[in-house]
Amino acid sequence: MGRVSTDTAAMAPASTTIDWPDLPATQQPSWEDPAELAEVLSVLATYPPLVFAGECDALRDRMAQVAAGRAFTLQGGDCAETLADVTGPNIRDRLKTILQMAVVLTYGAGMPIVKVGRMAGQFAKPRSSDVETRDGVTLPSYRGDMVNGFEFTPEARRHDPGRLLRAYHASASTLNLVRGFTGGGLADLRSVHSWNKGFIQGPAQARYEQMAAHIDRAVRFLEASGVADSEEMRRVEFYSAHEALVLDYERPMVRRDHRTGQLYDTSGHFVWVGERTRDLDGAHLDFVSRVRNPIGVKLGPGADRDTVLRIMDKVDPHREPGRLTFVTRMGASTIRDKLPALLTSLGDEAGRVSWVCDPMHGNTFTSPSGHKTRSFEDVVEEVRGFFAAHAEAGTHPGGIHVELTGNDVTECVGGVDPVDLDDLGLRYQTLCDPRLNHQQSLELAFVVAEMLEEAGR
Ligand SMILES: O=C[C@H](O)[C@H](O)COP(=O)(O)O
Ligand SMILES: C=C(OP(=O)(O)O)C(=O)O
Ligand SMILES: [Mn+2]
Repeated sequence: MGRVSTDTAAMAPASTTIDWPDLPATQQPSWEDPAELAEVLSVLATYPPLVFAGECDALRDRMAQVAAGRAFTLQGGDCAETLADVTGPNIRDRLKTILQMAVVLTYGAGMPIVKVGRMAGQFAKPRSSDVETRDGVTLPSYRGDMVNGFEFTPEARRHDPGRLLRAYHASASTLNLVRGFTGGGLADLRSVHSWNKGFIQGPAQARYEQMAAHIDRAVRFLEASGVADSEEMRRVEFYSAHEALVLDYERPMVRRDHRTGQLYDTSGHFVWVGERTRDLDGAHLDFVSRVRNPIGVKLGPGADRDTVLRIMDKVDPHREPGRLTFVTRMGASTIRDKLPALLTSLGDEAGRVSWVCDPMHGNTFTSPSGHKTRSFEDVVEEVRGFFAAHAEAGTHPGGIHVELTGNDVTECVGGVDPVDLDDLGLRYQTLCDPRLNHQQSLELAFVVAEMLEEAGR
């Protein structure tokens, strides 16, 4: 996790003293029992913060480097974390995948990679429909393990406030292990590099051999010079992020930093507002505008100059370096048309925020077998369009935000060791959107590293 020099005394619970304005909030659970909810909210407000304000400040500084074009961010993890998947091997493998990608990207970018997991809080989902119908039976849609269960029964699909507490504990366990791994040697550059060799010895050999050989030489140089033995090479800064969606979870997690009196959403380091909940007069943008964390806002193809400027004025009125990140998710076939025009229309204002590419959410389709999927080639094409748009507008392509897992799932099609449409049913495990599997994630890192190298020339 982010290392900070300030002391880490607990932050005073502040949620009970905040008068949240009564604004429209979309995509919220319909809890049945107000008394049960009130009890849960008061318990949540007494729990320890999951992150420390000083860490959020450190991440804001890192994101300021991203905005300035001096760092690149990698944000990745599940579409929807699940309580059942909070296990040691799952957390380790997801973290390993992100660290592996980061080493490759560091080489391509020639600059620091700010590593952020969609982890330890990504337990709630906005949905297109409130209900799901199967064989003539209609039940509430699955909204993430923080709200209800995936099983298609009335009991499981009930919105259960007790799940807010379970999501908190699952997030705490996840963060605890991540902190152990990132501080305790798992992230050692030499180990991460040797895992990547496994990938290159596979089907990716021909395409990425040259870059892998260059990375190998760079690591051997560090080893020979003794730098690889330093503490710095054994530890890694890693931050948590999730969509600030369910306000009954986020609000009680807000704490006042005892050092400064400022409010932080202590459920994660970086929180973002999704494409479906970023209404200018809604509760979500209002919520994030009141906390000091670095904030993300998703932008789909419909986002125009006026909307973007109004979001900036609301969330980042002082244009504070590192405060605001726009995560664009336009779609591979749309980005080259929409993003350059948007960036250009913003003029100098475009340079005051970070721009990150989510190449997943604009590229979803349903396979003939009925699986929600994405094609690896579309994902790559959107990132290419993202780099081209920033080159055209003279702004910085600041990072990528991807749905991925460390496991060998078959959810997205394509890649150098391709998952075919017919394979999707083999290991389709996501409860919401399709994720890149381990191999596809590493391949994406190599392709993006090539783009970064080219952009830096
Ligand atoms: O992750 C993003 C959204 O929650 C997800 O794409 C919505 O999926 P749906 O259209 O199946 O509801
Ligand atoms: C809901 C998500 O995305 P978006 O808000 O961009 O649709 C997500 O990131 O899982
Ligand atoms: Mn998703």
